[in-house]
Amino acid sequence: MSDPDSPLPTVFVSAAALIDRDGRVLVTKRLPGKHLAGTWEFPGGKVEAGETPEAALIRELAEELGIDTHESCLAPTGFASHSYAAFHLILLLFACRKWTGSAKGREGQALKWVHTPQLFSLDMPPADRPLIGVLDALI
Ligand SMILES: Nc1nc2c([nH]c(=O)n2[C@@H]2O[C@H](COP(=O)(O)OP(=O)(O)OP(=O)(O)O)[C@@H](O)[C@H]2O)c(=O)[nH]1
Repeated sequence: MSDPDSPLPTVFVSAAALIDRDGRVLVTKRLPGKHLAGTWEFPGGKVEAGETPEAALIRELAEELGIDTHESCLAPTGFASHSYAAFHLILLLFACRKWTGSAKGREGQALKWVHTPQLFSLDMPPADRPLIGVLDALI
């Protein structure tokens, strides 16, 4: 239970469902030592002060995967709202079918492309679970 006198901070995270020509989605494995290490997530990260969610996502995709995309290629797809022990997460998911470059784990993280039904059996962060059905219906 959270303490009503010290509410959890809200953290905004933008993430991408990168969709390839075969309708597969990219998931990346969280590195050891991080919150939820070992789970498969959608690439992305925290929206910093003064940043739009789209700008944050474009920055994170370049940093983490070495790919470039544009705001016009990011389609808002859904969001998740989930309390972890230390913060409340608002996860903004964008679908993206157009980018340049070839995705690589620039921070050493594993990557894999999966068809959406496979997402249901992957170990993903709890916040992501409601978004899997949304993606499955979209693709
Ligand atoms: N990128 C991403 N983060 C997610 C997903 N689901 C989910 O719960 N998260 C959580 O949202 C936060 C993402 O922030 P981040 O990727 O910038 O976090 P991080 O732990 O690398 O932190 P740091 O960049 O401050 O070192 C993490 O706590 C992560 O566990 C997801 O699908 N994608």
